Amino acid sequence: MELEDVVKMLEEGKVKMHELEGLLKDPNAATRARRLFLERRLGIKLNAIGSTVIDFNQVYGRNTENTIGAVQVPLGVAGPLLVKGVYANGLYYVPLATTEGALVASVNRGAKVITENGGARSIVVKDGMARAPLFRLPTATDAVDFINWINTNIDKIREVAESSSRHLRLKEIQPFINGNNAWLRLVFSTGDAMGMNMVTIASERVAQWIEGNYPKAKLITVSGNMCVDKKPNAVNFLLGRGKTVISEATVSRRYLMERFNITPEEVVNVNVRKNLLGSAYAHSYGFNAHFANIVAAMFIATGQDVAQVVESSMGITWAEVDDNGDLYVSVTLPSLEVGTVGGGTGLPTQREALQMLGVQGGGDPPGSNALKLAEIIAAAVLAGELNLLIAQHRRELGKAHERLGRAGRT
Ligand SMILES: CC(C)(COP(=O)([O-])OP(=O)([O-])OC[C@H]1O[C@@H](n2cnc3c(N)ncnc32)[C@H](O)[C@@H]1OP(=O)([O-])[O-])[C@@H](O)C(=O)NCCC(=O)NCCSC(=O)C[C@@](C)(O)CC(=O)[O-]
Ligand SMILES: NC(=O)C1=CN([C@@H]2O[C@H](COP(=O)(O)OP(=O)(O)OC[C@H]3O[C@@H](n4cnc5c(N)ncnc54)[C@H](OP(=O)(O)O)[C@@H]3O)[C@@H](O)[C@H]2O)C=CC1
Repeated sequence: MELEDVVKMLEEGKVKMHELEGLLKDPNAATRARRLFLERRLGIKLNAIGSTVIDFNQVYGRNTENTIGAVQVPLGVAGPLLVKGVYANGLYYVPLATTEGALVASVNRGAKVITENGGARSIVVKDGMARAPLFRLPTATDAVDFINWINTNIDKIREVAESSSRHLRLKEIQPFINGNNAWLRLVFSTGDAMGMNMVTIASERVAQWIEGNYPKAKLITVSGNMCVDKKPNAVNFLLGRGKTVISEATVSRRYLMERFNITPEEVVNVNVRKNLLGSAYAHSYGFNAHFANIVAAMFIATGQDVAQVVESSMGITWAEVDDNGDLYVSVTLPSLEVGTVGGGTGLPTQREALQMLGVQGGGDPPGSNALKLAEIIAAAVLAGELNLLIAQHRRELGKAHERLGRAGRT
């Protein structure tokens, strides 16, 4: 069938946009046909959207439906950034996809400061992706009995869950009760995958087994919002989700004075009053300056699920003067949800960005690439955070954005 004929069928309402792959047996042709249809319907050209290296055979049934092309985001690089982690060890060039002028420069300057002062020490302190099915019980007493029954059947539940994947392991079940509602926050390790598909599939199997063996419990939903996915929340902040990761560095007093004319005390002062007091006053989940900037830019670059920036960018920046009078600074990200296989990580530009960091695909042993990526992201967040504290004390923010980040000016 010719492209023109298909577009005509779309125009006449004889076929739906999402039926074109079935009709044409070619996702690239289906993408072109939908684009042509929209160009005519809207009276505009979509040449830029149509210009992409993506092969939609790789996308169809995996990443996106009703494809019409792709959106491109400029990619900058910061670094080299010295990371001394458990998995990441060496100098890294950090890919940042953003349209915010001055952001890459900011991380770049922070990377330089950290690297010239011995590097960022990163460590993942907890690792587990959570899904929390919600069950309705007749009464609160029944809900308590239900949790007790779950605890005595954990081995069987583990067996059911782990039968769904070679890489998934059930680590623990965190129960919550409210009235006659019971949540089972199932926490899994998911190898190098971020894990949301894996844990959802496993949780559905577990829920089905539970309903079959404990008739009083009725599943309301496989995702009862105590997971917590794509919403700002206290649960992930305290219990962790994905990777809980810390990155820290020491910057000498002498370096700060000579390079920036700023003391460690002045950096600490901005951090305490802005990131801690200001955030407490605002009741913010981000006791930091701009974790979201770096997390979002690296998520876009490396094919992560961008909606998870919501909880992945929660966290705290800590700074103090150490025993030698130098600056100690750290960032703690309790819920960094990242993977190097699955999701958007296999797309061509995202694969290359992961290759830049030496983490594309499955790690050896499985899980090690995702842990390494988490350590590098945390170190880049540290670079951005340290630099912005320095910049704000030095009153550079407006100036920098005037120079590097304004539209419509020549
Ligand atoms: C912009 C700078 C870095 C200039 O800082 P500077 O010290 O004037 O720059 P410089 O020309 O002297 O260069 C110093 C280093 O900065 C880097 N650098 C400098 N220029 C570039 C560039 N064009 N491209 C790449 N890297 C650059 C580079 O590392 C360079 O070292 P070198 O490599 O030359 O030895 C500084 O003023 C700065 O960091 N300002 C802060 C800007 C910033 O962080 N913006 C993004 C976050 S703002 C936001 O979105 C969130 C916010 C603020 O609302 C959150 C909140 O706090 O509420
Ligand atoms: N379903 C949902 O509710 C939600 C889904 N998502 C989406 O989920 C997707 C991510 O899901 P996710 O589960 O991470 O990935 P995928 O489902 O895309 O892929 C993971 C699969 O890769 C296989 N695999 C091969 N090598 C490895 C390895 N080294 N480590 C781990 N797994 C490996 C695993 O199969 P095996 O173990 O059998 O080898 C696993 O089933 C994203 O597209 C995201 O947008 C996001 C939020 C909610």
